[in-house]
Amino acid sequence: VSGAKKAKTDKDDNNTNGLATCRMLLAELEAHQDAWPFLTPVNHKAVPGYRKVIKKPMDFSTIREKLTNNQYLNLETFIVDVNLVFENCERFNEDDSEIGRAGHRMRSFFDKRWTELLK
Ligand SMILES: Cn1cc(C(=O)NCCCNC(=O)c2ccc(F)cc2)ccc1=O
Repeated sequence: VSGAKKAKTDKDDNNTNGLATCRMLLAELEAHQDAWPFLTPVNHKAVPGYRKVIKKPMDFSTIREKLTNNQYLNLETFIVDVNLVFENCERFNEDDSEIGRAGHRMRSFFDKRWTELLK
């Protein structure tokens, strides 16, 4: 029957909601040589002021956990969390610092990759 809505299932479109793209992008972020500051949550006991300044901490291992627990609705909600990692980094670190520079390099890598994948 024309117009009958086919139920969307994973087998039809294996990238339903872009989650396969999220998995691919996260794997590339985790493997990047400049990922080291972002692989684990910032230890606020070891980093003075972090807990006060950064209201919504985020890191790649937390994103990995959320992806595994199916907490991302789609690519957009995933990109919001990845960008939060970079926004926190820019807020807390001088641009001209090891971690600040790593954050800028990771952000431009991510921007390039997801725009390539979405084309
Ligand atoms: C994003 N951010 C990170 C830090 C920070 O000090 N982060 C810990 C760095 C130490 N962690 C490592 O060196 C490491 C971790 C995992 C790994 F597989 C290899 C190395 C401080 C401020 C900030 O804004």
